Amino acid sequence: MPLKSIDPTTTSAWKKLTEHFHQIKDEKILDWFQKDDKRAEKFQIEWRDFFLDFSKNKISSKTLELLLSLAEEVDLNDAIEKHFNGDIINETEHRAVLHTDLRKKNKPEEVQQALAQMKNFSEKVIEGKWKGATGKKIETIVNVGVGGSDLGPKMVTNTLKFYKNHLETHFVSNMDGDQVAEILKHINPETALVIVVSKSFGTQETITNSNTIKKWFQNHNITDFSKHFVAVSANQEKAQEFGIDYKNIFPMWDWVGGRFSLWSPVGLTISCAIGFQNFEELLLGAREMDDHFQKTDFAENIPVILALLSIWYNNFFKAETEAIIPYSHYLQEFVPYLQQGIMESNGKSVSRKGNPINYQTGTIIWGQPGSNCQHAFFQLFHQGTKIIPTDFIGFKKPLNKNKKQHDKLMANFFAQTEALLKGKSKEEIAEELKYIDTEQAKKISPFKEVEGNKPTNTILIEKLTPKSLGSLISMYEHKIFIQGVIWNIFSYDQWGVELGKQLASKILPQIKNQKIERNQDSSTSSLLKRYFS
Ligand SMILES: O=P(O)(O)OC[C@H]1O[C@](O)(CO)[C@@H](O)[C@@H]1O
Repeated sequence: MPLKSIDPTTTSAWKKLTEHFHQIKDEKILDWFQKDDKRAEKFQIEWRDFFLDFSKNKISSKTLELLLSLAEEVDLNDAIEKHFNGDIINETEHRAVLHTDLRKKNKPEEVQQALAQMKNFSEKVIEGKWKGATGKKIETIVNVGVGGSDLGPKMVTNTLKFYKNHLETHFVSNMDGDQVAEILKHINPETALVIVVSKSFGTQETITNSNTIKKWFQNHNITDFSKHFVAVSANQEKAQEFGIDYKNIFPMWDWVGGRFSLWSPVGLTISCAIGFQNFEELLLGAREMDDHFQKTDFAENIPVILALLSIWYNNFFKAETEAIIPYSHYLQEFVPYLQQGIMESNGKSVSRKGNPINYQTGTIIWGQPGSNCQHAFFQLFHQGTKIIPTDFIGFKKPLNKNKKQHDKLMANFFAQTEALLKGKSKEEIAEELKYIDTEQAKKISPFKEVEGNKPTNTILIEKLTPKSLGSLISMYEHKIFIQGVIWNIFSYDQWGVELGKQLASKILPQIKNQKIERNQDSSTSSLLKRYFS
C-alpha cells in the first residue's frame, strides 16, 4: 500500500501550531528555565547509551503536544508500518525502502548470503590470504564510487579509524582526475585492491575512475584484474561487461537506496578496514535504533522528537538551515554524509499526489566538528541575524586515553549550548566593563551584547563505538523518513540529480568536437567558446 497523502498544512495541528507560534515566538527559553526548574527533566530522553537533551529549544509543553498531534494527524504510525513492511513507499521508482532489513534480526536469505560473502572476503584480505597478481598480500583498499557508494563507506571507515586494522584505505569519487591521480601516486599496484561500488554500474564518475585505475594497473604490467578488482552492484551484467570476474561481484538490491546502503555490501570497505565483527556491531547499533523508533511512543521517541523540532523551526520560524556539530574529530565526514542523506531525500517540492507544494521542505544541512568551528563560524551563531537550530553531538569517554584533553573539549561542548541559550546581557557587560572609562564602555557595550535564545539539541553518547555509530546514523535516517512523511513528499527518489547528468552528456560531445550546439542558452555557449580557446 502506498503512503497516505495528507497536506500537513490542512491538519488542525498545523493550524493550532501557527496560532501557537505567534503566541510564543518572542519568548525567551531562559525565562522558561527560570520559571520551571524541572524543564530539563521534561525535555530529555534517555535511551541505552544515548541521552538527548532538547530542553534548550523554543518549545513549551504545549508546543510539543501540538507537534506530536501533527505526527498523529498525518498518520505517521501507518507510514512506519508500511516502511518496515516493505510496501512500495518509493512510488516514483516503484520500490520498497528496506535498508532496515539489512540489519534486522531475521534477515532475508539473500542478505545473509551477501553478509557471509563479505565476511569471507574481508577475512581473506585482512589475513593476507587474498593475494595480488604477483603473489603479494593486499595492503591498500581503494573504494571507487560516488554519492551513497562513497560517502557512507568513507564516513564510517574514517569515523571508526580508532578500530582500524593495518589496511590502508582510499576513496576515489570525483570526476576530477586529480583526485585519483594523487592517490595512485602513493600506492603500490601489486598490493592494491579496488572495490568498485555502483548500484547502477553506470555512473560516469565511477566508470571513468575505474577505467583510469585499470590503465594504471596495465601500465604496471598487471593484467589479471580478478586479483585486484571486485565490485558491488545491483547490475551484475554491467559489472561483468566492465571486466569484473563474476565471483568477485557482491550484490546490491533495488530496495536499498544508495544513500542508505552502507549496511549492505556497499560497506565492504568498512568490513575490510575494521573487520567483519565490528561491521556486525555497526548493524546491531542501527537495529537497536530501528527497534526504538518502531516501538516507542512518539513522546519518548528520539528520531520523532528530532524530526518534529526540525519541522517547528523550518516551517514556523522559517529557519533555512540546520547545523550539526559533532565534538569528535573522528566525525569529520559525518556532516558531508548527512548532507546527501538529508538533502537528496527531502529536497523536494511536489506533494505525494504530484502537486506543487506551498510550504518549505528539506533543510540545508551544514556543520563541522567542534571545537574547530568555534573559531570559524560560531561568531555568526552567537551574534548573527539568523536562526540556526543545531545538534551538538558529544561522547562521554575519549578513545585515546587523554581524559584531561577530553574534559577540555567537553567543557567547550557544554559551554557552547549554554552560551547559545543565555547570551550575555547589558548588565553582565556593564559589570565586566566597570573599570574602563565610561565613555569607552558605553561605546563598545552594544557590540559585546549576545542575544542568546538560540535553539540547540544535545546528544550525549557514552563512547564512539561501531555500535553507537550505527545507532547514530540510523537515528538520522529515521528523522529523514519522518520529515518526508510529514511534508508529504517522496524521500527516496532523486530525479533532480538526473538533469545535470543529462546536460553534461550533451556538453561533452560539444567539447570533444569543439562545436557549439545551436539551441543552447547564450551564457553556456559563450562559456564553452571561452573554454575551447
Ligand atoms: O551507486 P551508483 O548507481 O553509482 O550511484 C551513485 C549515486 O548517484 C546518485 O544516484 C545520484 O547522485 C545517488 O543517489 C547515488 O548514491
